[in-house]
Amino acid sequence: MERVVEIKNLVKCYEDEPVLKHLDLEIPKGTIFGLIGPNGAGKSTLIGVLTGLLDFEEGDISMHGMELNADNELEIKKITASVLQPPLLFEQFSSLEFIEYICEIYEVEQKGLVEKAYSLMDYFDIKDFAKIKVNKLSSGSRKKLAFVTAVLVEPKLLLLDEPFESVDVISINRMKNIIRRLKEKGVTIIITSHILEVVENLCDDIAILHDGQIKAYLDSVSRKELQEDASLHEIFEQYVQVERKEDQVDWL
Ligand SMILES: Nc1ncnc2c1ncn2[C@@H]1O[C@H](COP(=O)(O)OP(=O)(O)OP(=O)(O)O)[C@@H](O)[C@H]1O
Repeated sequence: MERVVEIKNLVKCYEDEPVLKHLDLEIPKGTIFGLIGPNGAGKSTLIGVLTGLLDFEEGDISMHGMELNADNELEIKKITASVLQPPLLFEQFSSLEFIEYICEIYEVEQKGLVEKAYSLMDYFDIKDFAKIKVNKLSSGSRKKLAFVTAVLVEPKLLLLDEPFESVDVISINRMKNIIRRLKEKGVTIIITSHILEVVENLCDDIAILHDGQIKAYLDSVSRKELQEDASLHEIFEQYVQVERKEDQVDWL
């Protein structure tokens, strides 16, 4: 199967402290891939490295068949979109100006763009904020604006770091709907989330990141086998070796 992302031996440090520790990961093209792990595992760091916003110390990363390096970075960025946590927005722009600006950078076809933008903003109930400055938006609306923009640039790879955080249940369902439609069009989507029910029901393959390494890779076959006996919650707890700490709060 064709891989859209191939990571070998990735080491990423903050101030000499390794956060991603010789991480290996391959993500198949055209799938919805879920990256889960406890707080501080390194999920956002990995997404940051794949966006090209964070550098790394060691390892090889190939995206869309190109090595992620200074020569290919621009070409890779042109076909990769992201929603970061927190979303990266331009605060002084209105929502529509932000969309138009990002689409211009990605060289999106101008014809029909505003109509598409309004239709997606309407779908996510943020149309009324089209002319409102980004810095006035609630955290859920900011997330939805970032998502709408990422969809409009028509990427081949969509990186979504906690896309559902702060978003209401109606819009989460609509985001899931759009993500499934993008997959049908051949887009690969990488999602980090702490909402295991959503990951379980939306993603094809799931990887568990803990302590800077991929502890488990669950593809459709292994998921079927493992999940006959255990829920994703139980599998997660097993791989991240959750300590029982209930005794500590017995005083309460
Ligand atoms: N800019 C930074 N400087 C120093 N350390 C950082 C920086 N960003 C993240 N870290 C540390 O790197 C580790 C991984 O953080 P990261 O945000 O990637 O984890 P995460 O899995 O996304 O966590 P969460 O689920 O809480 O969002 C944490 O220990 C964090 O404190």
